[in-house]
Amino acid sequence: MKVLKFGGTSVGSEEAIRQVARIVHSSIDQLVLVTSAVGGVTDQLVHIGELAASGRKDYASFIEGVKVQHEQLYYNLIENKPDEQFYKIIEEFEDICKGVWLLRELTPRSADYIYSTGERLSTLIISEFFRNEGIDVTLYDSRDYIITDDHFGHAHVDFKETTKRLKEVSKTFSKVNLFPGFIASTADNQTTTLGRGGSDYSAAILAGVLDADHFEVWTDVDGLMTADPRMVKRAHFIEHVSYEEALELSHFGAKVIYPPSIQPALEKGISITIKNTFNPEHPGTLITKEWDQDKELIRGISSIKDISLVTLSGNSMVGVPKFSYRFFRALSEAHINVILITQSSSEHSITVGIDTKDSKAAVKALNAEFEEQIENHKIDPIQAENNLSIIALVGSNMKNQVGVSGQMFNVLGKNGVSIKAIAQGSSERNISAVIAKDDLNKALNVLHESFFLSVTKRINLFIIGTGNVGKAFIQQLVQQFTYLKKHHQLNIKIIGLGNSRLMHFENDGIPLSKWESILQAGEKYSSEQFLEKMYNANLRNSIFIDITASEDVAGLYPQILKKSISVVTPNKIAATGSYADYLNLKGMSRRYGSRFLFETNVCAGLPVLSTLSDLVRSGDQIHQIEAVLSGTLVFLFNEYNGKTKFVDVIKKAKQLGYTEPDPRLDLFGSDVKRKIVILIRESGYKCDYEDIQLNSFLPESCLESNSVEDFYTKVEKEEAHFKNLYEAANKEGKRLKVVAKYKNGHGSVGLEAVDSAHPFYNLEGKDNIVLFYTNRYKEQPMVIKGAGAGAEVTASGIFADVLRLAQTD
Ligand SMILES: NC(=O)c1ccc[n+]([C@@H]2O[C@H](COP(=O)([O-])OP(=O)(O)OC[C@H]3O[C@@H](n4cnc5c(N)ncnc54)[C@H](O)[C@@H]3O)[C@@H](O)[C@H]2O)c1
Ligand SMILES: N[C@@H](CCO)C(=O)O
Repeated sequence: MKVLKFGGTSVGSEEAIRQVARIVHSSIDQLVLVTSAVGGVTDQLVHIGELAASGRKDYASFIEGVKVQHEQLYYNLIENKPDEQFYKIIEEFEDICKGVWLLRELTPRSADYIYSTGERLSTLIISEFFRNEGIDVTLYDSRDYIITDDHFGHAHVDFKETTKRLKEVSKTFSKVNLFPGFIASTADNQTTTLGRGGSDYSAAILAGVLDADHFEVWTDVDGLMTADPRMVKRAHFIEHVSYEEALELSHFGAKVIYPPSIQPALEKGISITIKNTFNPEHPGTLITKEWDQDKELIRGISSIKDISLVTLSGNSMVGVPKFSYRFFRALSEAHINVILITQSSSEHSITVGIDTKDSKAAVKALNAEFEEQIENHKIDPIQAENNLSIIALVGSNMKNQVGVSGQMFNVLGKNGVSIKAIAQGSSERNISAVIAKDDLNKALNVLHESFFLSVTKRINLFIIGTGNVGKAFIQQLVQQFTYLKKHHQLNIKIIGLGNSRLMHFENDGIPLSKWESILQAGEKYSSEQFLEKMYNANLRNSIFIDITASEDVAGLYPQILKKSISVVTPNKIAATGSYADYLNLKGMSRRYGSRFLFETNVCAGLPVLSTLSDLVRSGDQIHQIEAVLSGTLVFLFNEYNGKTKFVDVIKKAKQLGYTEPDPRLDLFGSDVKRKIVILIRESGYKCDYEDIQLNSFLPESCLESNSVEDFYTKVEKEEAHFKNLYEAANKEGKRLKVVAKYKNGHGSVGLEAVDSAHPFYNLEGKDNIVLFYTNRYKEQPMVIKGAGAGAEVTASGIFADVLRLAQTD
């Protein structure tokens, strides 16, 4: 035999009740059915009771409303006027309300009688409709079988008497046996109700007492989910949970079942399925005694949106047991439900999490309880901290599993979610954290992605700079988008995009194929607005990418890193600012969980900085660096042969996207200086830009210019100088290279003519090369060589940094 419970929405309309009939029809088992009142009716009954008690005459018109609603339902389903029994229930309802109105008093006893009307009417209509549909149904009045004490409003069941009566009546059960949920009666026939979750409870009593084979809770969702689907788009249904897991999940927000109400079924070990009345083909969630030991660590992530923390603290509490007793007694006497408790082992404070709607009452009750101690400064005045939420990982497999809480707090920390309080029961089935309400959405999503491996991880990019390199980066993202989603479960979205003129934001991601036209129609760019919009979006796994050469944009990094948003950039300005600022940026990223990655600052996409970092972190020591670090300059001296003009080769390098936005930085040697500074710093040595000795190959006249055009004119005038440089080297069979060095603690940059035996001689195109001499690479240096400039390779280096961030938790 199966027990099926249908809630208010499942019997909330004519179509819903027809659907219930179809479900019942299709079952081959003997059924015990428990149904609630028609959706929304119990609330109306409560309202009518209150109106009558306050002496308002119009309570009668609300009774009429309830009557007409049910008459209509009856007529629609049964195509007839309701029978005598129907009107008898209505008459009793009217009589009792009139009594309340006359006395201006609603006793718990009369309230229960009034509230019982909803289930009595719904079951009457359903049973008559079922009969019409050819279903062999018997309607029972639960009040004759479920016997309780006289705690009206929340009556306690007399299981001995209830078992006796139900066992007896079950001997004569038909195929379908319908009981109204929620209602019961005392041994002397006073109507009572079973409190919150009452219909679930009635059904669970029937399932438990009658040893049902299975218990189904029919509702309007497909089952329990891994997280609240309104906040976590990727939340999915849970096929199977243990009782304990279901209780933990339900307690925290997943309001599919009310835990205490299914206790009688749990005690008998009866399996329960949550099913959707409106999608009966869906298998739903099966809840059993056992849990899946070989499945994920986490079964679900639940949350409560509105929480307040109330803390009792003060020096005089330490070692004095009575404080906690008084604290909890005061809360209990004020009828405040405590959701979470933490106490530091210093005993200096006790903190509880409560529903925000209770916070004022809690503060009042506690300040009254501890008035004397507060006045004597032994206890701090009690205040509530509002605008908080609870987030909880739930899963029986977490028990004895090392690293779960580590992973939880690591992911939250990296996303800038500050944790106000933590609680974990010794069952290790639930780890709860209290966080700011504004962070709830981000925290839920980031934990969901971290703990459910099958779930795609979303990465949110905020990019400034859509020039040469920026465009190439977005293009590569477009190309790789599907591959990354399919093979690496990464869903990379651009949320904010800007350049020196315009910007545009879309929290669900800017459509990549149309980004140029969308940005073109965007709003005016301002760095303040850009940051504000990025912070307000408060999205998980946010990465800021600066693809400009702007000092202003580089100046934004400290505040961005402080918000736990990582920064990726090919812009060399921040990493070559003062040494103190550089250290500050690196330290900040350690402190706030965000990272500052600038691999493309040196040799574009070549893995120079990551390799250097691996060497240093693994204990190697860098003694000497020799490198050719400018793609532009390699290209210039490779291309220039004394026939074409030097200035034309510079223009070609710019056109090919090798130069800095301002090519003078390449020609002056400033760009190479910056790169060697970064290499020295990343090797672990203090170095400033001014410390590097620069021997420029430009004639004096080219060092001062008003604009790039002015510079070109001056270079053109000095053509003979460049020709001489070239011919002098060429005559000796040598090639010109601008070499950066770090040797004996000293950095330098200068033009050298290298012969064919030199490792730099054969650098082609825009190649760069770096030689690291280290403790481990003594005789033969470690060599990294390859294209060191160009939009494509730089963009791919930025991409690699983004993936580095995306693939670490
Ligand atoms: N080209 C390469 O081979 C290469 C290699 C490594 C690193 N880089 C670095 O990449 C960065 C970008 O180079 P590019 O060639 O794409 O430059 P670009 O001039 O083509 O584009 C720069 C972009 O930044 C925007 N921008 C400039 N100043 C801004 C400001 N103050 N606020 C907002 N937006 C601003 C511009 O509107 C433009 O969209 C530079 O820092 C460069 O040093 C380039
Ligand atoms: N302008 C730079 C780009 C890489 O930083 C170069 O030519 O090397």
